[in-house]
Amino acid sequence: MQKFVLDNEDAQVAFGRALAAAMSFRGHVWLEGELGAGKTTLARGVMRALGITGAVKSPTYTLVEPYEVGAQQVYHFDLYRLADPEELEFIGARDWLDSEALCLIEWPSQGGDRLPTPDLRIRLALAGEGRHAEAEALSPHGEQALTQLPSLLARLRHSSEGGS
Ligand SMILES: Nc1ncnc2c1ncn2[C@@H]1O[C@H](COP(=O)(O)OP(=O)(O)OP(=O)(O)O)[C@@H](O)[C@H]1O
Repeated sequence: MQKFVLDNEDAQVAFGRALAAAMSFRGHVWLEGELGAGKTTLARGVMRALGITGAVKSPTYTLVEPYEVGAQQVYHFDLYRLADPEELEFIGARDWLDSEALCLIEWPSQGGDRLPTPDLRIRLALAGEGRHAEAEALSPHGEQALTQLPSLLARLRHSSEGGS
């Protein structure tokens, strides 16, 4: 388990960028946290790492939004409005969940036992003006990503401050 302090929105986006790199754009990441905890802002950072510069909105009504740049794919799930875990099968989510893509899953508790164990579980919480993130690895791929995450994040922060 590792804890990260994310003081502002930029730090939240940087965390998402570092996460995408650490995961090498594959595997499953659960994003947990109450409304406004910063899940979608973190997801925006992942899409920035993918090269998407436009708006990134949580797919609250469509449940999943696919992103693809070159050979890299990200599926962004928001299961907040999933009425029944079985609905995942009806909407064809199994193919996306079983793919080689990076799957970011907001509100994974709504998926019940229809979701596989993730590689990383990230719990976000409000902390003063900023947010805290607790990341827990649940697979070897997740372990490896979690080892790399702090240095990738430090490098991003350093470069955004004008360092090389
Ligand atoms: N680390 C941070 N520090 C300060 N503000 C942040 C941080 N991360 C995100 N925010 C701000 O918090 C607000 C909510 O963020 P966001 O929409 O990402 O939350 P969410 O968890 O996806 O919420 P919901 O579940 O309602 O979709 C936004 O205004 C965003 O700019």
